[in-house]
Amino acid sequence: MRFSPEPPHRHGQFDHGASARTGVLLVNLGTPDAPDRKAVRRYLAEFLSDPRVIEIPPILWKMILHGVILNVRPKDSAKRYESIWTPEGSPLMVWTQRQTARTQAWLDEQGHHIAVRYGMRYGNPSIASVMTEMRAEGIERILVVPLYPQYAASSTATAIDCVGRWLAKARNQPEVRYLRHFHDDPGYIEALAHRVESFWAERGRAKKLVLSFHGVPMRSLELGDPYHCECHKTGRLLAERLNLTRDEFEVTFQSRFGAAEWLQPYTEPTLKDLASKGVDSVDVFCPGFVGDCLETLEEIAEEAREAYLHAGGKDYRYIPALNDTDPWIDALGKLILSQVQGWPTLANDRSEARAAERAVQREAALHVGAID
Ligand SMILES: C=CC1=C(C)c2cc3[nH]c(cc4nc(cc5[nH]c(cc1n2)c(C)c5CCC(=O)O)C(CCC(=O)O)=C4C)c(C)c3C=C
Ligand SMILES: [Fe+2]
Ligand SMILES: [Fe+2]
Repeated sequence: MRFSPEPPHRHGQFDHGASARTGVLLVNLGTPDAPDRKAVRRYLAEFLSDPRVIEIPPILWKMILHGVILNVRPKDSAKRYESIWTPEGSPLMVWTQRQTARTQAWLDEQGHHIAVRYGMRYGNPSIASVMTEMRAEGIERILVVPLYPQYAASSTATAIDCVGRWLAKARNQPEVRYLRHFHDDPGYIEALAHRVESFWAERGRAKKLVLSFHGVPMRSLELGDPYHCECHKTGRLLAERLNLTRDEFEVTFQSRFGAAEWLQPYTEPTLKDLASKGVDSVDVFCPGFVGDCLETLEEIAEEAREAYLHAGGKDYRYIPALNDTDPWIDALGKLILSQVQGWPTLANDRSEARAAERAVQREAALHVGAID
């Protein structure tokens, strides 16, 4: 069938009027189902087959991916995942689930009827499966929130593409909005500052604050991806909020993949350089990751620490990501409310909605047999 089957028709449930429900779909990258070679291979095969992530001629890349990378990388990556896996699962999954539950509770407390769900771009639960479930629950207005503060084609755009592909198959499309980025949102910057300040209040301050963002290929900047500028803007706003002078912080880029040049300066060489110049204590924070994951817990909190200490540094402190801290949940809740404006979500909107629903049902009773 060309279009996906629709949920069973009920008069009034899908009238796109005031009775339709509103939902938020938080989207994250996704993570393997288990920290083993097989699951990591399956995850990497999906991730690295995405043309938004690897922009080289597809036939050439398919040969490299299936001939080399998927034979070598899954084993190494599985070891790295194993070192950060928790009894509840992959940290990226655990934090996304907690953020979803806490955002739901925050919106409920404010009296808004908004269903909060999460989906993953790669792996499970897929964006498509969650969109289908949301429709089946009668959710007809969906705000999509990629959990990436800074817009990048390889993270944000690919998530939106995926929503678009689901929509292209739907007969009765829900109303969809999406949040493009929130790199300079005051609530997000405040949540970051709060995280750094509470760490400093407990542990004191190092000589330098290194703000490490996930990298992307340099070519994407040259081709017009705004990611680089958005990372720098986040860094500047956070530093201003913390009253730091220009020499008290650095913005760096981590997680380089492949041989091409990525955004510079790279995190690990910068840390080694700082150590060799006598900057013997550093605080390292990753503002671009709203939840801790492989790239923060293993690459930054472990690997980069070793490199820094090996190069002569003395005190290396990793500041955890926003995770489910109160100021971040507050910021996320407010971002959601600002984006759903005009959609009925309050209790009195709902009673109006219920009245509208009853009217539709009365109307439906008049033409029973015409549709059902
Ligand atoms: C901040 C958002 C991210 C951007 C932009 C991004 C670009 C990007 N990533 C790769 C390759 C890999 N990234 C991997 C892990 C990973 N990446 C992000 C976020 C962004 N990536 C996160 C949150 C994670 C962690 C996932 C987890 O399970 O915890 C990996 C997988 C691990 C590994 O084998 O190293 C790869 C590969 C590219 C090529 C790219 C831009 C072109
Ligand atoms: Fe990545
Ligand atoms: Fe820039």
